[in-house]
Order: sequence, then C-alpha cells, then structure tokens
Amino acid sequence: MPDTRKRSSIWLQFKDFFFVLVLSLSQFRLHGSTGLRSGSQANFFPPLEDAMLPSGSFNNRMALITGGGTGLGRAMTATLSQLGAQCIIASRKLDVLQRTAEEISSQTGNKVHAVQCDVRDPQAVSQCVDQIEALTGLPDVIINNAAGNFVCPSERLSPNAWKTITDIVLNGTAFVTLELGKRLIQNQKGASFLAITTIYAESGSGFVVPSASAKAGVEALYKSLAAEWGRYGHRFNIIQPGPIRTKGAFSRLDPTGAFEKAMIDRIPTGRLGTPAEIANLAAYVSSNYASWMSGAVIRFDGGEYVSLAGEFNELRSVTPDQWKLLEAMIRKTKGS
Ligand SMILES: CCCCCCCCC/C=C/C=C/C(=O)SCCNC(=O)CCNC(=O)[C@H](O)C(C)(C)COP(=O)(O)OP(=O)(O)OC[C@H]1O[C@@H](n2cnc3c(N)ncnc32)[C@H](O)[C@@H]1OP(=O)(O)O
Ligand SMILES: NC(=O)C1=CN([C@@H]2O[C@H](COP(=O)(O)OP(=O)(O)OC[C@H]3O[C@@H](n4cnc5c(N)ncnc54)[C@H](OP(=O)(O)O)[C@@H]3O)[C@@H](O)[C@H]2O)C=CC1
Repeated sequence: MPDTRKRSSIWLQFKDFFFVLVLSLSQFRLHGSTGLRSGSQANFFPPLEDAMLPSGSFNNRMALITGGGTGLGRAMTATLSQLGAQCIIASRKLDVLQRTAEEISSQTGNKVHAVQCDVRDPQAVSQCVDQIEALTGLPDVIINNAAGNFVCPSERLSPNAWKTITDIVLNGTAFVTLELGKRLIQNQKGASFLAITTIYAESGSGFVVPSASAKAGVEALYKSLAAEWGRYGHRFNIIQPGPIRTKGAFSRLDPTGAFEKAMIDRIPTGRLGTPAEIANLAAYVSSNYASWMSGAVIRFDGGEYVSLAGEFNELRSVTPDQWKLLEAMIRKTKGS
C-alpha cells in the first residue's frame, strides 16, 4: 500500500477510536457530574403497572389504536381491553398485529381485531374504516399512535426520507382523523381522539427534524379540531411522552445505547417511563371520566422537558462545599 493510503487508513481507524473514546468520556462526565448513580432518584418514583380505572370502564366501547401491534400502542390496547373495550389495532404488518391481538384477547377475554392499514395511503385508510364499521361499528375511542422516526443529521436527509416520516406522522394522523371524524359526524356519534406526539413537538429538536415538524403539525391539527368539532361530540387531546423503552423507538433513536444513561441522568424522576404508565394515562384521557378534557396537551416525561429547558439546571452538579465557596464569592460582590 502506498504510504499516503496507509497513513489515511490509520487516520480513519484512529478517528473511529477517538469518536468512541469521546462518547465514553462524555458519558463518564455527565454521570459523574450529577453525583448520583443513574437511576438512584428513581427509588422515589416507582412505576405502578396495574390498570388504574375501575374494571368495566370501557364496557360496550370500541377503540381503534393505530400502531397497536407493538410498543406503546400495544400497551394501550392491553389496558383498554382489560377495562372492557373491544379493540381494533391497525398498522402495516398483519402478522405482528394478529399475534398481538391473539395474545391480548386470550389474557383479557375481550376481542381484539387486527386490520392491515398503511396510514400514509388515504384509500387504504378509507377501506380500513369500512372494515372497522363492518367488524364493530364506528369506534368511540381513536388513538393515533402510529409513527416513523430515525435520528439523522438534516443534511443527510433525502426528500423521500422527509416525505416518509411526515407522511406517516402528520398525513397519516390527518387521514385517520378526518375519515373517522366525517363518518362519526354523519352518524351523529361523538368520540374521543387522542394523538401521541412527544416533548420535542413543542421545543423542536435537531437530528429528528421531520418527526419534530410532523408532530408539531399533529398538535396544531388536534388543537384546531378540539375547537371546531366539539359541537359534534368529539374531544381531541394530546399526550407528549418522554423516553419509554420500546424496540421501535430505541433501535432508531439510540442504536448503540450510548446516550441512554446521560438521558436518564437529566430526568428529575431518575428513570424512563413505562408502557403501562402511559397506557393508564391514555385510558383516562379516552374515558368518560375525562369528558370535560378537550384541547389538552399533556406532557408525560418524568420532568425531562423542564430539566432540559432551564439554563441553570446543570448546577445540580455543584456540591455543598462548592456552594459555600460560590456563595462567599457572590456575597463579596455586595456594593460593587
Ligand atoms: C438520546 C437517546 C434517545 C433514546 C430515545 C428517546 C426517546 C424520546 C423521544 C422519542 C420520540 C419518539 C418518536 C418516535 O416516533 S419513535 C417510533 C419509532 N418507530 C418507527 O419508526 C417504526 C416504523 N418505522 C419504519 O418502518 C422505518 O424506520 C421507516 C424508515 C420510518 C419507514 O419505513 P419504509 O416505509 O420501509 O421506508 P424506507 O423505504 O426504508 O425509507 C424511506 C426513505 O427514508 C430513508 N431512510 C431510512 N432510514 C434512514 C436513516 N436511518 N437515515 C437516513 N435516511 C433513512 C431511506 O433511505 C428512504 O429514502 P430514499 O433512499 O431517498 O428513498
Ligand atoms: N417510545 C418512546 O420513547 C416514545 C414514543 N413516542 C411515540 O409513541 C408512539 C409509539 O411509539 P413506540 O411504541 O415507541 O414505537 P413502535 O415503533 O413500537 O410503534 C410505531 C408503530 O407505528 C406503526 N406504523 C409505522 N408506520 C406505519 C404506517 N405507515 N401505517 C400504519 N402504522 C404504521 C408500526 O407498525 P407497523 O410497522 O406494523 O406498520 C408500529 O406499530 C409513536 O407515536 C411515537 O412517536 C413519543 C415519545 C417517546
């Protein structure tokens, strides 16, 4: 190999090594800086896993959950089904949906239907709603949970990458909501619509820009319809989850696992959320106990958003001894 090529290959290997080293050191710094082992604060905030609402809260009610075959959608389906709802789960992978539907039905004794649907395609959505009408009638509860996402520097995004994410998240939610909304209005039936967005729908975030843009659009859609369609008996609410471990999200947002500990460290409750916790919240918002709730945006993130927002929050890392010194320095400025 000529000398210049050999040198550039050694440099490339060194760069990889250096990248990993910097990542590891930054983890060490972030962890060391809180003075707390990751997760120790979590002892104050144990998650409860059982269903919160009285059993039978969803008897005789039909619920559609998009993306209900996996992750958070699956957990929401399990909780609603346990509380008496007949559920329909819809997404692209029929085999995954059918497996989930059978597993949940056999645990709760309530029927879960699996319907294939790519929410990006308005015709497929319309056919899916035809199928739902035939299976259960129009639903009382609609949870727009399906999404697509991956971390990527914006300068690397192709037009199709942008279109794919915004089509699933914003157009998909709009197609499902408008198709069902119109049919429900025609039938003079009210419903609860819930959209799952995320905390960066409000702040924006680099490296997930199509998702941030589309989720912000979903929030505008739901707030607008809450105002417009109350007269037809529809409620529209939004849950913004913080990090909750699912294969779908974590494999696309933190594929090496390198960022997880730092992320947990900045959450005031010291842990990730759990699927069961968000399922309880979604069940409450979708239930008649929340019939006065519409247009609400509920942040559900263990405090992560405010923790990231405050400029001085990193001062959590200052020790009591360091505070003594700082205070003395500040007091000395009196009169200056
Ligand atoms: C710091 C630690 C973080 C830990 C987690 C913290 C969480 C807190 C907040 C979380 C918010 C979460 C939001 C979520 O939405 S998570 C949900 C994730 N679940 C999914 O995404 C499930 C569904 N996803 C998919 O099916 C695929 O991933 C998909 C790419 C979205 C869609 O699949 P498909 O339609 O088959 O598309 P493709 O044909 O494969 O691709 C379309 C175009 O996109 C380009 N592309 C795909 N992947 C990437 C990538 N990784 N980087 C860049 N570009 C990509 C692809 O190349 C296509 O474009 P083209 O080549 O120009 O045609
Ligand atoms: N987990 C987390 O930390 C957080 C998640 N969220 C949100 O929670 C929701 C659920 O995410 P999560 O459970 O983590 O991830 P998953 O990947 O498990 O869920 C995404 C679901 O969307 C479905 N889906 C994707 N594309 C389409 C499509 N074109 N048509 C129909 N369905 C589709 C997938 O099913 P299929 O592949 O069969 O189509 C899958 O079931 C999403 O809205 C996500 O943005 C928000 C903040 C944090």
